[in-house]
Amino acid sequence: MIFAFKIGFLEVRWIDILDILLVSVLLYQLYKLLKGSVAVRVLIGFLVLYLVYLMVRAAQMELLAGILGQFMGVGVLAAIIIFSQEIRKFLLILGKTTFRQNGILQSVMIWKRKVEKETTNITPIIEAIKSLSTTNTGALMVFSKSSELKFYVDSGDLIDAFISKRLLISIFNKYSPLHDGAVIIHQGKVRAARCILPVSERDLPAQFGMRHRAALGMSEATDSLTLIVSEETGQMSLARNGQMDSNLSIPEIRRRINAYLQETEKENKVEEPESQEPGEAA
Ligand SMILES: Nc1ncnc2c1ncn2[C@@H]1O[C@H](COP(=O)(O)OP(=O)(O)OP(=O)(O)O)[C@@H](O)[C@H]1O
Repeated sequence: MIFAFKIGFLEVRWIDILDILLVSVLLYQLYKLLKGSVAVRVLIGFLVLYLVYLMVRAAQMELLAGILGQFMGVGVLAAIIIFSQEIRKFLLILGKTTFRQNGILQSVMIWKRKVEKETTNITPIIEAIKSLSTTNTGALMVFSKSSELKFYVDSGDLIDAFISKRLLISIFNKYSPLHDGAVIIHQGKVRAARCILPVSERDLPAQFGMRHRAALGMSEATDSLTLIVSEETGQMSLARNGQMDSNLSIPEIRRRINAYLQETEKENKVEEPESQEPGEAA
């Protein structure tokens, strides 16, 4: 057997290095797919538990290793059930990926060149919101600063166009075939329209219908900011971290979208006291 190097009593083979690299790539791709959804927290939970199990087994703690071992056995089955949708998408993506389409070599390399990030110009968004609000046109826009929300983008129609007032107004025009559902905005582009968002199960005041429920659900499930323009009243609301602030003015909407897109940990803490529960906002 050809050893690469030795650390104390540990003999590391080339095949071990390849093994670790492949697992890292697999985990990274899985993380990229789940990033922005609650499933990533479940995945991290599983990984932590698995690490503990490995350490307990290495330390030969028979009883705990036995219990955790049983749990891991069932855990794999549970993970398949919990992640059934994600696993399906992951396999679909793997199946669809070809050298020509996605540059598989590029995507599997950890040192892959970072794609230059587009910044979001919010002026056309604000102009569009103003117009949608004054004409009582219902709208749902999800802003995501960290994740492309692939899972939700895939539920709608891919657009991938630079933001413009005309584009947003056309999408939400009630005669447009794209007006139902949400638009997802990421890195200066409208990624998709007609996206289906997760719906919040919470008790909400009667005036909040499905659009508001979907915005709140999205804010519970992901680290995104969702804007709602009410079709009934033209009022504008923002949902973030499971909280909704209603009846906001245009300058306030501009400030909050800007703050979200440029957010740092510190700004996050300053924002918190301003949030209201949906009930309080009514
Ligand atoms: N899960 C969902 N994901 C994305 N969009 C949704 C979802 N559920 C409903 N919607 C959107 O919400 C619209 C229905 O809104 P509804 O009238 O029930 O909402 P509302 O909260 O009362 O808002 P409004 O004040 O605009 O009436 C649908 O036509 C659709 O565009």
